[in-house]
This record gives sequence, structure tokens and C-alpha cells, in this order.
Amino acid sequence: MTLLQAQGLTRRYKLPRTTVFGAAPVLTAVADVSFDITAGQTLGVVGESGSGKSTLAKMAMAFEAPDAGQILFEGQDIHALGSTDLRRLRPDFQMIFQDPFSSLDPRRKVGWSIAEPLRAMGQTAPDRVAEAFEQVGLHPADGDKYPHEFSGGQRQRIAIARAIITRPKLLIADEAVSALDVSVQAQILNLLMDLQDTLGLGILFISHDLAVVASICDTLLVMQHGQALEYGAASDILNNPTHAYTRSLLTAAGDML
Ligand SMILES: Nc1ncnc2c1ncn2[C@@H]1O[C@H](COP(=O)(O)OP(=O)(O)OP(=O)(O)O)[C@@H](O)[C@H]1O
Repeated sequence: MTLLQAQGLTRRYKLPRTTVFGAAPVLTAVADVSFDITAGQTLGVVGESGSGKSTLAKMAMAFEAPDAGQILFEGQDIHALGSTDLRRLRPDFQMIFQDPFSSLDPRRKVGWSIAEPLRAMGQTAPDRVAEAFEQVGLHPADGDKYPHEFSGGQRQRIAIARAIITRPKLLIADEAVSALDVSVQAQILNLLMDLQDTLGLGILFISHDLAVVASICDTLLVMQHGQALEYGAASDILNNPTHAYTRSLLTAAGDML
């Protein structure tokens, strides 16, 4: 079943004027991008810094509206929903960021922080908190500790626990392992794949690192300057890239693939 369907997504930003004459310059951060994600499938989005990956994620999370195109979640246009309907849908799609420090309140015990999405739904469910800790390979007693007591990899596990606590259907991971050492990256990627198997999650996995993306994705979207250069089965693109830019990413990834 198609979980998320992006059709012709376009996002433009007005830039500061450089002269008093004429219109303000406009940057097209995402230009006419389309993709699908089905349940249990990972779409990898790869591209250099500034290629529009995070802008795509923000639109998929309904944090930012597209200037053109649509994002359908289970057939519903999320940008056409009223705030009440969007709030009702929110638990179904959750996001993990590069830096869990920015989303974990340093003054709060992590058990409190991971329950935040439940509180936003008007729920308190201590057994869900314990379950989420166990699902990410931590101990429920870890909920009584503060973020600084954990390593970077453990903090990313906590961020994942918080993302899955609402039992979402779709997870959006934006550079979720980029700040971690290679061995820890592998552990977090394995965790995401295990969670996908058990929970049937669809995952939108964004990274500038093709080696990382290739290790986890089923389908691949290669972006450059806001454009989708290639989109399709990851194995097809990796074995037979049609674009010179993709070939340069493959060369850069080298032995890591
Ligand atoms: N709010 C904004 N206002 C103006 N320009 C923006 C805004 N957000 C993003 N941009 C520009 O849009 C382009 C795409 O940015 P985006 O963050 O989506 O790229 P990215 O591929 O995620 O790169 P990075 O990994 O460095 O964040 C960049 O040129 C960026 O400077």
C-alpha cells in the first residue's frame, strides 16, 4: 500500500534583494519532485549539501507547504488538511534529526522527553515508554537518566524511541546517522531495519552519503540543485547510473559500497 506519495513537489524561497531595482531573487530549493513510499519500504534520498533534501523532508512532514505539487499520506493531501485533521494524522509520521541534542531537553530525564509525542496526543502511557526503550535496545530504567549521560549512538536510539512511541507508519530520518562514528552508524542502521521489519514502517531516509543510503534503501532518489536526477530501484541506479552526478557519488563512495 502506498503510504506517502509526492507529486510534482516544488518549493521556492525568496532571497534578500541585492539591488533596489527589480523583483527579489527566488531560489527553487525543490523542483517538480515526485516519489512514492510504500509500507515496509525505504526510500533513500541522496545529494550534496543544498540539493533540497531537508526541504523535501519539511514538506513531507507538513512543516512547510509546497508552492506547487502535493504530498498525499494514505491518499490524503496533508497540506490541504485543517489543523485538527493534521494533528490527528501527526502520530502516523514522525521524524528523526541529525542531532538528538536539539530535540532532547537537557534538563529533563529522557523518559519524560520520549513520552512527549504521547502527551501531545493527550495520552500518558508508561508501559509504551518502557516498550519503546526496549524496542531500541535500551533499558526502561534508562528513562531516569539525563541526555548527557548517554553516548551519541544511545542518544540517537532515544530519539528513535521517541519517534516510534506513537506507533507511526512512516519515519523520516534526515541525516540521522551523519554525526556518528562508522561502527555506531551501522548499529543505528541495523536498528532502523529491524524496526522496519517488526513494525512495517515506511522510511524516508535522507543522507549526503551514498554509501550509507545504499546500505538501507530499496528505492533511491538522487537530487542535485533541487532536481530529481534519478529515481527508481536502488539496485538499478547503483548498478547502472544514468547521470554523471550519480557516477561521481558512486566513485566517491568507492569501497564503502
Ligand atoms: N528558509 C529558507 N530560506 C531561503 N533559502 C533556503 C531556506 N531553506 C533552505 N534554503 C535553501 O534551499 C536550498 C536547499 O536547502 P536544503 O536544506 O533543503 O538542502 P539539503 O540538501 O538538505 O542540504 P543540507 O544537508 O546542507 O541541509 C539551499 O540552497 C538552501 O540554502
